[in-house]
Amino acid sequence: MSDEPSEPIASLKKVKHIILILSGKGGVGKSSVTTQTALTLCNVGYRVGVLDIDLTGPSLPRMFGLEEQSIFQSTEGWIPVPVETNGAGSLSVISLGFLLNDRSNSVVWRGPKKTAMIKQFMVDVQWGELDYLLIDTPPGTSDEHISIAEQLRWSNPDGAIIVTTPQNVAVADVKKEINFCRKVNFNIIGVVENMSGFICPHCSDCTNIFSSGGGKELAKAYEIPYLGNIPIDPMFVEMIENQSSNQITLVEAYKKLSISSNFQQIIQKVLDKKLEPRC
Ligand SMILES: Nc1ncnc2c1ncn2[C@@H]1O[C@H](COP(=O)(O)OP(=O)(O)OP(=O)(O)O)[C@@H](O)[C@H]1O
Ligand code: SF4
Repeated sequence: MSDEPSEPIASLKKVKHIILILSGKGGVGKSSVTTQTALTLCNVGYRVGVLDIDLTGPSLPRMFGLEEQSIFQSTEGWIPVPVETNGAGSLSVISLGFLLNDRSNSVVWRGPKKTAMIKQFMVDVQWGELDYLLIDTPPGTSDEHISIAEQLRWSNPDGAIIVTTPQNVAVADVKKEINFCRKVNFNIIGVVENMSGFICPHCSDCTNIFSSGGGKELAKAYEIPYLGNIPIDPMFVEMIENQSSNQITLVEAYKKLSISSNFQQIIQKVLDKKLEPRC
């Protein structure tokens, strides 16, 4: 029997928007962009779910300070792990990282096992009512991408945000990602250029340490929207690493960072598109 659904996925029927986060290359900050998208949407009051399908390198439990948490199994299915938001929207996360006994070990799975895991995430997770479901994917176009495209075929996702860095090599890889989206009929919501300059932790000045503008050029060449750029902010890394000692929630801590204003502008461009709700 085929693993592909032949109708919209039932567990997603109360999810208004589904956005995938893609990148052609590893380490360009896809999980950071997913995390910041979630925190920004949450800050505006939206109900956000985050699904991590980066099965060989699940980093979202660490990003959201949930490393010690596990998924709760109810009679209806898996309940996503909640993030404390202190009333600003809501946020919950599903990742293979929550299911591994030895969390420091990465999984080495063949395609069929990855496909089965992604299908289980699609069918078994009880997201409830969400405004946005963000799906963080592995770099490149791998088994996970093909599986999620098959699973979502009848579920009408809004599309993909593509993350790149200013360097040419990352830009070249992103072209493959754009071609993938076109092949599987994912709408491209836009490109985000991450690591675009460096914010000095002393004076908050932004210096261009690599050439910048690659993301914008790429967007122009491929006639896709450019959503904006995010500099490297060492305070972001510090916020992620020290969240257990923070007295405030991650949503509140993020709002204080200077890159959060870059991100608000990016999200505003996504919201301005007025993507048709799925339900
Ligand atoms: N704008 C930024 N400012 C500061 N640090 C950043 C920024 N973007 C990413 N980072 C840091 O760079 C590292 C890699 O980022 P991240 O894990 O998000 O990349 P990725 O593309 O998801 O990686 P992978 O290919 O492993 O999935 C992380 O330590 C993250 O905290
Ligand atoms: S950006 Fe400003 S504070 Fe930072 S290292 Fe340069 S001169 Fe010093």
